[in-house]
Amino acid sequence: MTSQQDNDKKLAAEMAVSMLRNGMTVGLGTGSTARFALHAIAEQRLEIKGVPTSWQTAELARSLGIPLVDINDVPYIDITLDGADEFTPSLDLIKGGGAALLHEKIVAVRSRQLVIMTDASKRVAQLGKFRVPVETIPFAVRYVQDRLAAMGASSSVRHGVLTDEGNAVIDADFGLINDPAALGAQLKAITGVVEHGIFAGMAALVLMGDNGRVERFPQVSGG
Ligand SMILES: O=C[C@H](O)[C@H](O)[C@H](O)COP(=O)(O)O
Repeated sequence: MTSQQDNDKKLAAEMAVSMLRNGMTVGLGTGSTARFALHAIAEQRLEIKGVPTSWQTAELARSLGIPLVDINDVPYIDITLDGADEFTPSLDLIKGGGAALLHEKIVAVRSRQLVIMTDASKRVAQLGKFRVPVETIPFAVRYVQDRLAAMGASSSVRHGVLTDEGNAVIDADFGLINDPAALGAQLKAITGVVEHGIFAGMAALVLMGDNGRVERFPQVSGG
């Protein structure tokens, strides 16, 4: 990780935080980029209520004095700010490098707007360089790996990692993914799979820091 990369993540996070308004319920993502957003929220003393996507994020929010609310106590989330492991300019994502994919996806589907913050290393023309995290009930790990192999993917279990729900994470290599939504549906249909890290068509906006400036996706012509 270069300091330029960190700087770009911070810039993207600060631009995302500029979209927040007092009174909003805000989904708080997980990972190094989301951390910059939490710090910016605290520094600007924004009066928001946060819905954390992991215990790490909840801990950080508490330590920064950001009030939290239980996802089951709110009817919806106004906006969620989160990172990604890969994104395409058509806004498909792979997430879950930090094993937070399940709670991140639940927070995302509960949100009116999902805003992704990244640096330029996350941008790809087609998803698949980053292996797809597949959150799996521990009892089903061997079966799920066999199903993944039948789908043509090599895979490995992330050792020593359990998700916030006590599940295992299998990282699956499908090579370049032609149809992320279709692959996601296939994965979801495997018994024992709880969730996968493909977020197809869920993001409203990606803010990508790149050498000191922020690029927006979808790109607006003439803007
Ligand atoms: O499970 C982790 C999340 O999906 C993260 O948002 C993702 O891994 C990106 O993290 P970072 O901002 O540290 O690259």
